[in-house]
Amino acid sequence: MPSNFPMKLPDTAPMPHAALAPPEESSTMIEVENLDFYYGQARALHEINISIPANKVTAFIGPSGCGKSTLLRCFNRMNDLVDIARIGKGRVRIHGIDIYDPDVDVISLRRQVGMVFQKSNPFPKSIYENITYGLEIQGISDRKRLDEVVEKSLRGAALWDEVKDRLHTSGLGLSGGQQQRLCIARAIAVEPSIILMDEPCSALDPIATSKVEELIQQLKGKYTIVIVTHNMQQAGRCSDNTAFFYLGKLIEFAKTEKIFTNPSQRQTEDYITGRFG
Ligand SMILES: Nc1ncnc2c1ncn2[C@@H]1O[C@H](COP(=O)(O)OP(=O)(O)OP(=O)(O)O)[C@@H](O)[C@H]1O
Repeated sequence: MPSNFPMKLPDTAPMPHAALAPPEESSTMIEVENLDFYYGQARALHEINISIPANKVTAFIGPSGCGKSTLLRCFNRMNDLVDIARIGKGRVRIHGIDIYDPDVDVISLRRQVGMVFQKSNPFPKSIYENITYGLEIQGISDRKRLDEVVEKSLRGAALWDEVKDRLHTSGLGLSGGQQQRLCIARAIAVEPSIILMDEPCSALDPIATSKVEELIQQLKGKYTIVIVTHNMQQAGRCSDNTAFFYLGKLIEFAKTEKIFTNPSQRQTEDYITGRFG
C-alpha cells in the first residue's frame, strides 16, 4: 500500500471481485464493494456494489434522498467533512487502492478526484488565479508554466475564447454558465483522473446547460466522469452508463441506452417513465 495516494493513476485496473458492472467493460476506475454508509444511525447506502469504468461518463439517477450524492462524495472522501457520517462496512477502491486506508493522503486523493458542484463556486479571485490556485498550492510558481496551464485548462473547458481578453478580471463577473465552466477548468488544471459532478447544470439555463453537456462529451475519454443528475434527458444525452438508485440501494446499472429503453428492473422502469420520483 503506498503511503500517499498516487499522483497519477494508471489507465486500467483489475477487477478483483464481481461487482455490478455493465457488460463489455474491461477497465475499472472506481470500484465499490459492499458499501454501507450511515449518517448517525440512519443508513443512507445499503450494500452498494458497482464498478465504474475508466474514461466514460457514468450517470447516477434516482429520486431525491436515494443516496446519489452520498455515494459520489465517498469517491473523494468529501463525507469525511460531515461529523456524523461514517462507512459501516465495505470498500471504495480507485485503481485498486482502498481510498479509506489510513495511509492514503486525502489531499492527493482530492487532486486526483476533482469535483464540480451544483452551484458554481469560483473563488473571489481573477479568472487566471482561479485556475492557478491548485497549482500554486503544489508549489508551482513558474509564470510560463502557469500561463500554459491556464490556457490549456480554459480551452479544455471550452471557455478560452470567451475569457482570453479578461483573464485578470474577477471570476465572479462571469455568467452562471461561464462560472460553471470556470469551475470545470479549475478542476482539470491539476490533471485529475476523475471528475465528479453533482448536478452541475441544475442552476443553468438551457443554453449554458447544453454547453456544459457538450463539454462533458469532450472531456470523456480523457477523464472518468461521474455525474449526478435529476434530468433524465441529460443522463440520456451525456452518459455511457447509468446507475439507478432507490432508497439507498443500487437497483440497476447498465448501458444508458438499455436503462432508458429496456430496463431490467420494474422500479427503474417506473422511475424513468415518471410513475414516481
Ligand atoms: N449531512 C447529512 N446529515 C444527515 N443526513 C444526511 C446528510 N446528507 C444527506 N443525508 C441523508 O442521506 C440520505 C441520502 O441523501 P443524498 O443527498 O445522498 O441523496 P440524493 O439522492 O443525492 O438526493 P438529492 O437528489 O435530493 O440531492 C437522505 O436521507 C438525506 O437526508
